[in-house]
Amino acid sequence: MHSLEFGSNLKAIARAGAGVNNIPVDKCTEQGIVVFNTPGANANAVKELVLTTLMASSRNLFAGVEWAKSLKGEGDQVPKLVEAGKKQFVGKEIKGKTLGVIGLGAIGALVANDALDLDMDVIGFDPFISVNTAWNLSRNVQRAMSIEELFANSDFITVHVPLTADTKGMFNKQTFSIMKDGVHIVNFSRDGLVNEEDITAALESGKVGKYITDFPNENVLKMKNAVPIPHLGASTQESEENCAIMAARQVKEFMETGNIKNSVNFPNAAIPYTGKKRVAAFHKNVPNMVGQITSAISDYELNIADMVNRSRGDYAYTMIDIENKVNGDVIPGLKEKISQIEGIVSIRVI
Ligand SMILES: NC(=O)c1ccc[n+]([C@@H]2O[C@H](COP(=O)([O-])OP(=O)(O)OC[C@H]3O[C@@H](n4cnc5c(N)ncnc54)[C@H](O)[C@@H]3O)[C@@H](O)[C@H]2O)c1
Ligand SMILES: O=C(O)CC[C@@H](O)C(=O)O
Repeated sequence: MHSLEFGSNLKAIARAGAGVNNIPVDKCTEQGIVVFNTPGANANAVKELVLTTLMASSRNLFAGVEWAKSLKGEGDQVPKLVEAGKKQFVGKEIKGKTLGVIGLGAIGALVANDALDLDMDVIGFDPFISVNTAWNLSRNVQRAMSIEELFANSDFITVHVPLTADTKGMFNKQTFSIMKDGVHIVNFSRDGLVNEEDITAALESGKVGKYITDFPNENVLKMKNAVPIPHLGASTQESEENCAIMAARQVKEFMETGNIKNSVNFPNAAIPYTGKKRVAAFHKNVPNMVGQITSAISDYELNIADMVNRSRGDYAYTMIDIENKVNGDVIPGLKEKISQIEGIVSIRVI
């Protein structure tokens, strides 16, 4: 959506998924457009494919299947050729190996917990872990004190962080040099986390044994020992349905009541909706905004029944329920008055 111009009536965008790097979030914030995602709704789907591909590639399954298919036409010789040729695909078991999980959010925590059940040792790194996820994480997941510690000790590394300015290119020449020889890297997060030129060289030299990625492009397809998956991480019926329902519910709730849940740019804020008129204002997070909005409301001799004010970084969101029955005629004037307050980005009266 980065190349789109947004109309002035656009109120919200919902991403039926986790990553929002395809949405110009900062531009939306400046224009008062709420961006939602659906945290966790596709996490199980991704977890299942991470573990599937981790095991399958450790056993050279993808290459083995391709090779087996190439024997088509060999007639009675196929079983013999299979027995003679299978040694080229001898793999490694994951049991007893160390899996490093970078990012212990919705997906990373599920992967970490289930990898323990597959008898792997699991080491995790997430300096911003949420309390909710921490509660869900098995205490047997070892905590790496630095990402370097995780890199140095993992036989397999799987990454589950958003693509941001901080995480872009986190897999590069320098970080590969810390890793064990032959490490397998699993990337179901975003292509930009990995420096392509550096991983091409690391695969070529054998420093990285396998690169499993959900984000193939022309370069990836040319890389030695890359396993390109066609962005299938979240592609299950269950996940698509979960995401769609969650996205639709969040937008509906916001449009009908102003309440916000799971926004990536607005603060979460909710008060029970009683059907009373509600002023919902998105504004700069500066002093006296609430005072000016309430003063505008009292200029219309309207009484306040309930209110909430939440901030997030440079912006804040205020919802105010009005006690009196509000005559529809006053709404345009009230909206105009509030929108003239310096620092107001968007205003609705619902
Ligand atoms: N391949 C797919 O189809 C697919 C599907 C869903 C999500 N994703 C990608 O996976 C990412 C993770 O999804 P999720 O649902 O687990 O998100 P999430 O928000 O639940 O978890 C992300 C975690 O990364 C952590 N984190 C952020 N920066 C970090 C850093 N520098 N080092 C370590 N940890 C860091 C956060 O604290 C958080 O716990 C998404 O942002 C998206 O890009 C891909
Ligand atoms: O839309 C999809 O199929 C994938 C979504 C996924 O990449 C996400 O970030 O949630």
